[in-house]
Parts: sequence; structure tokens; C-alpha cells
Amino acid sequence: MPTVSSTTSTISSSASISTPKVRCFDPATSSPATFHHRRRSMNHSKCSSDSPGANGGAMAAIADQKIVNGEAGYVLEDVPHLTDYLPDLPTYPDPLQDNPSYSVVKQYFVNMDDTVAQKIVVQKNSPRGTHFRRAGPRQKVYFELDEVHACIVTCGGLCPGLNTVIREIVCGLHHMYGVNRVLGIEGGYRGFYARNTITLTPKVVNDIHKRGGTILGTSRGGHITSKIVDSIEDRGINQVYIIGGDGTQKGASVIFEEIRRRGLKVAVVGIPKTIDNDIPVIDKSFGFDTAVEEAQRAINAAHVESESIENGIGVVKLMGRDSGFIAMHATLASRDVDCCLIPESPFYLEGPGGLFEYIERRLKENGHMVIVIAEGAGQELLSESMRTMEQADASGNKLLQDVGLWISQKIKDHFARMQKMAINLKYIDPTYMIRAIPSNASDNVYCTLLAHSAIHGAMAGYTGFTVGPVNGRHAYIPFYRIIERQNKVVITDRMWARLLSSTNQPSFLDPKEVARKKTEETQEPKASHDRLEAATAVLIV
Ligand SMILES: Nc1ncnc2c1ncn2[C@@H]1O[C@H](COP(=O)(O)OP(=O)(O)OP(=O)(O)O)[C@@H](O)[C@H]1O
Ligand SMILES: O=P(O)(O)OC[C@H]1O[C@](O)(CO)[C@@H](O)[C@@H]1O
Ligand SMILES: [Mg+2]
Repeated sequence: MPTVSSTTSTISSSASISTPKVRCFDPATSSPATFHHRRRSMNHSKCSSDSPGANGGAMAAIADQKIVNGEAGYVLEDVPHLTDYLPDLPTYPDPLQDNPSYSVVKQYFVNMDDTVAQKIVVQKNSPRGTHFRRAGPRQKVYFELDEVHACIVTCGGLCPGLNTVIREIVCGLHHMYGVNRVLGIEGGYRGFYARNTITLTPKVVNDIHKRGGTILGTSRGGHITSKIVDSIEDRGINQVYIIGGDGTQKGASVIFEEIRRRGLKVAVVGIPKTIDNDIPVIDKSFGFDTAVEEAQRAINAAHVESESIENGIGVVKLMGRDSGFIAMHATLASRDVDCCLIPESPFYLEGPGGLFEYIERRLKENGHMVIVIAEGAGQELLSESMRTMEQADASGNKLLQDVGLWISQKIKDHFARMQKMAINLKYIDPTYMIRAIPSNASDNVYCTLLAHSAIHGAMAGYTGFTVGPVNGRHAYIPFYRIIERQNKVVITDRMWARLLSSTNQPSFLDPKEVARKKTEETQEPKASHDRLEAATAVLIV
């Protein structure tokens, strides 16, 4: 463990915001440590709160950062703890030490000083860099067993594995900590104040992991912070498990801020969910592998259809609003795809180096081809040609035009106009089919680890964090790190190069553009491919 010798933290955004240096109890080391609570202004693209409309207008929330500096450039970006604002909370021995299943584990409790490195590829003299607190059970817990009243809510779009996470939170709380009071909030955030609740017991959730969707229902929009926290307070809930994507984690962050402002003993835990894999820092999100696997069925169908007919073209549209991970991984897995188009890599249709030229060449060489397109790809081309009004969903997410239909029509029109070759195009749109299914075996295991890590964190009194694997080890990540940006495919990384060399498609980039992207991306803190590659390692809580 590095020495907790703090150096002065900087004020990241506004000089008018104070940086209180707090002498506080460090629950991890059981000894007093000096933390620097760095306050910073978060620019939420969409807004929380009590404002009208989707989520109201733009708002800057303030998040505290608990930064611990150690030797050799070691930095711990720690998560909040209930004792930060309720210093006199009593502790209790973790009941796991008496649990017959767990007591056999040699070193069951994680070392209090364990942290997980964000960067694992290092050189001899590199600084040790950013670390996150390691997830897992602690020897002391901050809740008595019959005191815990937990709730679970699922928000945003569907994703394989939602029911597994719900099941494992309920069963984990029950089996590991003897907790019997768990409420399911129906219909997403608005369910806290506008819908019913379901009592969740191990019996109720026993089989739900075999079903797609979420037994709790979900929604977009409707995040009214004060009403949600009123409901938490009125119901006497003291552990809130929030499962959802980037928008949901922003919502969880403001709920945590409000709970802390009110001084409530309530742990707020985010569990990242998104098949788009657009959440940063974590290796990958649950359900992603399942979605990629299911996408293979559509790609196979497109391949069979296209190769059975002269100049056959199969077009498959996959999900991925701002990030093309599903399309990229489905393409790499399949090897039948000739072209993959994603939001991060702009493309063009006409002229030398364009898509039409490539299609023509591929059909001449091979007689058929398969194109995979992410739903968010080429949106700028669509809005140019369609000039429609921009619309948003209830959460404020931009509603996309159907790029699959559009590109299919464009390809057909092009070849009809050229009169050089008759093509046969089949368009397959499996978008909702890949996310409405139950999670596969490996995602099920992953969901279990996420749920267990979340429970251990809440029981240990940590709050205001999202749980997830970082380089294969589960960690507690402060909300501000999760919501500050989206995870995107880095097109100057090796993974995208692998894809280009597997499909042989043009990069659609001129050399100047490549150089610009490289400069842009060297400033990014962490390359995405590192994380997805690390994610293939065994996930250990
Ligand atoms: N900035 C924000 N502040 C507070 N709540 C938010 C914010 N952004 C989104 N939310 C709320 O979070 C919930 C889910 O958001 P959203 O619909 O964007 O889905 P998501 O969690 O990003 O999941 P996905 O995009 O993967 O489907 C909604 O109820 C929305 O009101
Ligand atoms: O139609 P819905 O439920 O709003 O969800 C669509 C969006 O949800 C996601 O699956 C996850 O964000 C996106 O890929 C997709 O654009
Ligand atoms: Mg989202």
C-alpha cells in the first residue's frame, strides 16, 4: 500500500469552488487519513432534477473527488463513504465469516488497502497512475442485518442480463448477509414516485435469469430527484441499487448528491448496463457478449442470402447509438462481413475510395458481400439528405434515422442508375432481437460478480459509486469518472486495424485525418481496446 501522503490537489474547474481538506476516518485503512476532497463541476449533457421536460435543461452538478496521492505517482480515486458525512456510524463484523459456504475461502475478505490499477501496460519509469478501490467483502460492515432495506431499479433500454443482476442482488443479499427486505421499483426512475413496488425474495426471483428484459420494467425520462429521494426516505430504504446506462448513472449521481445533502444513511450503488458498451473505465458492460453472439445469427442469414444469388448484398443493422462496439465485435467474430460502418468512422458513398466503388469491386471479386452498419453510423449523411427535424426521446437522447433502410435504398439507387450490374439486396434489422434475449453463460457469471461486488460495497458503507471490472478486477469507481465521457471505438487503435484488415474495406480516411485522430486520441486517458482485451481475462471480485 502506498503511503497516504497527500499532496495538494488542484481545483479542476472553477477557482470559486472551495477545496475542503477534510480530516476524516478512512474506512478502508481504519486509520485517520488526509484526503483531498476535490470539488469539480460536471457538465451533464442532459439534466437531472426537478426541472420540467425530459430531464430539464443543461445543469452543472458538483461532484466531490476523494483523491489520495501515494509514492511514485500513485493516485487513488476513491469513492465516497457514509462516514464522510456521518462520522459516528457504528460497525459490525461481516457475517460472511460465519457463513459455511464462504468461511472456507482462504482469504475471503479483500485486503483493505487493495486497489486496482487503471493502466496495466507500463514502462520502467512510468508513474504508477490512477487506481480504484478494489471491490469485495470487508471485515466490518456498516449495516446491521435486520436494518437493511434495499431497493433495485432498472432504467434505460433493455439489455441481456438485467434479470440476472436483479436475481443475484436479491439472492446475494439474502444468502451472504441475511437481508430479507428488498423492494423492486417498477418502471425505472419514475417508479419511485409514480408506480408500484414488488417485494423481491429469492423465491420470486428464482427463475428470472432465464428470461430476457427486466421483471421490474424500465423507462426513459421521469428523473425528478427530490421526488425520488423523498420516496427513498419515506420508505426507509437504506441501500439503492440502480441498474442502467450512462444516463442512469448520471441520475444515480444526482440522487447520491441529494442523499448526502440530506445526511441520510443510504448507500447509492450504480451497476452499469448498456449493450452499446459506451460506459468508460470498465472493461465491458454485461450483456455485450450476448448481444454480439446473437448478432451472428443475423450476419449468418445475410451471408447465406447474399451468397445464394448473383451479386447478392446483405445489409445488417445493429445497435450502437454513439459507439460501434457491437458492430465491430460482431464483424470480427463473424469473418463473413466485407464492410463494417460505425459512428466513430465517417464514410462517404460516391467517388474514389467511397463505399459504392468498394461494393462494385467486392461484387466483381466475390459475387456477393455483407455490410454491417451500426445504427448511429452515417447520421450526418442522413440528415444532409433528409433534412428532418431533430427529435429526442424522453431522456433527451437524439432519435436516430434508420440508417439501414437509407443505405440499402442508396445502394439500390446507385446500381440502378449505373446500369452496370444488377444487384440483389436483402436488408436485415435484428436490432431489438439482440437485446431482448436472456444473457448467455459468461454474461450470467459476470452479472453475478457485479451484483456481489455491489452488495459488498454497500454493506461496507461505500456509496456514490459504480461497480465494474477494470483490467479484469472488480472495482468501485466514483460516479464522476463514469459519467464524464462516453466509451467509443478508437479508430486509430489496433482493434479497428484488425477489423480493417479482416474485411479489407477502405478506411474512408485521408492520411491527414488519420494524423489528426492520432493526436486527438493520444490525449485520451485510456484506450478502449486495452479494456476489451483485458475483459477476456477471468473476472475476479
Ligand atoms: N443528466 C441526467 N440527470 C438525471 N437523470 C438522467 C440524466 N440523464 C438521464 N437520466 C435519467 O436516466 C434514465 C435513463 O437514461 P437513458 O434513457 O439515457 O438511458 P441509459 O441509462 O443511458 O441507458 P441506455 O442508453 O443504455 O439505454 C432516465 O430515466 C433519465 O431520465
Ligand atoms: O428504442 P429504445 O428503447 O429507446 O432504445 C434504443 C436505444 O437503446 C440502446 O439499445 C442502448 O442505448 C441503443 O443502442 C438504442 O439506440
Ligand atoms: Mg445511454
